[in-house]
Amino acid sequence: MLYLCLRDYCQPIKLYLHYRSAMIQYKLIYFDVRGLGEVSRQLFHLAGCEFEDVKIPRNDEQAWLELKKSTPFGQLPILKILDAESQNEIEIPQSSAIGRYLANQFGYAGKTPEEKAMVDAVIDQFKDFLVSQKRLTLAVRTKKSEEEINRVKEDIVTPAKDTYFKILKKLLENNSSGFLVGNDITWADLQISDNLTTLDGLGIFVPSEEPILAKFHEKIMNTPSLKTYFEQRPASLL
Ligand SMILES: N[C@@H](CCC(=O)N[C@@H](CS)C(=O)NCC(=O)O)C(=O)O
Repeated sequence: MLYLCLRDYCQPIKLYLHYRSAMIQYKLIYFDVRGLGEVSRQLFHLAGCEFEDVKIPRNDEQAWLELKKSTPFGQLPILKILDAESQNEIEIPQSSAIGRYLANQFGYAGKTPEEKAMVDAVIDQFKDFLVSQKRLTLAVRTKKSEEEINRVKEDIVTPAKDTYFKILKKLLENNSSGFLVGNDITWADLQISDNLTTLDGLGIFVPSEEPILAKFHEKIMNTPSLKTYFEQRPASLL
């Protein structure tokens, strides 16, 4: 009886949800690099949700300065969410707020409050590491001498990396699923895997020296709903 009732209600609910999701239009605006916009792009692909992927050319300073004036916090990424029915539009700034919002919408934020807290903790750990990584990417981007780049690596990035990698390896060793938190992929896996791609390019993550992290990275890069996206996206060091 209960089944019959649920069955009668499920179809209209499904149709309504489908109709509502078609009414919601997403636009992600970031620069033409992976950087702080990439996890959100991956979340859309993982969920199979359409979105407009607006990429501002990094070298078009004029275009950016023009846009900057109208952004909520003066930086990118931002996510615009338009309800086509009511014409109501909201804008979310800050990469982690966007990632967390999309992960919650699509079911990749962790299954329980405790998992969600651990997923957030991994994201915070990544953000802590990013402070030191930024000094290296700045040195690379501003074409500092090889000597200067190596000094930044040795003095700042390597000690931070040692702590960060130790934490990640411990999480992976204690979780038989192969993911960082829980039994399924979360946006923390996407964020860390993407960061490993960057660190590989910068010579900080050497897969042959870090088998646990290399296996994890490989697993995420082979996620069926993301594989084609990874193969087709433009190459970008950062
Ligand atoms: N905490 C912010 C940082 C955003 C940020 O640093 N954005 C940079 C690009 S990665 C930016 O907009 N730079 C241009 C500017 O500041 O004018 C976030 O996570 O979204």
